[in-house]
Amino acid sequence: MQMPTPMTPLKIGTRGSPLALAQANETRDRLATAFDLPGEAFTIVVIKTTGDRIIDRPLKEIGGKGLFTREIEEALLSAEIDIAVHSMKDMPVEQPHGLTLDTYLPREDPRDAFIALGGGTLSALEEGRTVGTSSLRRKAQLLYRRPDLNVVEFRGNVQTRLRKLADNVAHATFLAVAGLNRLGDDDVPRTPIPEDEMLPAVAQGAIGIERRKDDDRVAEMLAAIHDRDTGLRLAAERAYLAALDGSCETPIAGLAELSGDTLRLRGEILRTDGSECLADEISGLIADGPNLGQQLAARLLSRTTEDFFDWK
Ligand SMILES: NCc1[nH]cc(CCC(=O)O)c1CC(=O)O
Repeated sequence: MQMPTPMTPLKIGTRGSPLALAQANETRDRLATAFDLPGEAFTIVVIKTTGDRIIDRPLKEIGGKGLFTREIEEALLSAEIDIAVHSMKDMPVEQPHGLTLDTYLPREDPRDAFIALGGGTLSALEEGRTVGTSSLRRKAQLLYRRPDLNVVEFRGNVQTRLRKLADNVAHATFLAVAGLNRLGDDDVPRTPIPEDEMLPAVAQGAIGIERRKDDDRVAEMLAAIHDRDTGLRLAAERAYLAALDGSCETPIAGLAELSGDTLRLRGEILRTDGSECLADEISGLIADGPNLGQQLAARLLSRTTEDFFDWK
């Protein structure tokens, strides 16, 4: 295998947000350790995506799949970069022709966290409070369980959100525990929410690495840092998502867990306004993960009425 050297560094593409950079650095460090390479054997290339450029409008208005990935995938295809590091939660289930996404780093805590300046928990949140989120899934889950809450649109990074809380725009907000952990934001007051109270997004907490399909050198390198368990869990979760034809911005939740040789997959689909939630789970052999994902999706879909996915 031909190793990257300080003369021909491996180019790692990423978005420029603090979380994206932390994920790219983790990938570089794992590769450097696996192959005993110096830091100079890698270059981190920051790429601005449409989603980064448009910051003043709700995500659902801009719409479209690949909002945070298109420009990065173009850079991969044109060989400006050699690998791209992504939050798997934001990745469409299919990749453009010529690219493949089958390397995963060990998954972080997949749960959502309740964030309020004074601490506290979601279940103890007083009636009628205002909470901020830009995620359709979290909004639907909140309104389903707590119709008394007032949900307002909340975008931006961790610091922006904390400032909004300080300015009393909302009493609480929600962020993935994984992101906070990876950022090392230990002083952000957060309480993890149990999965049965708020089931996470498919692939939440997992980092995936995309590459050109025909790049054998990179394929071999990535194989050394792939986490098998994360791959097996995501295979089930993403098959479930694919069968539901969803993306990050639809009210779909799903989480696979492994125990012995068994995989347990929980799933939930909701009406956008939180008026209905269909939930189910399935267990089976780990190797049948993708099949279990399809079965769970089919079961949930069979319970929907025609207007279930309509916007309200
Ligand atoms: N959609 C934005 C996004 N994509 C990945 C993460 C967090 C980390 C992860 O799930 O890996 C976040 C922010 C959040 O939901 O708090």
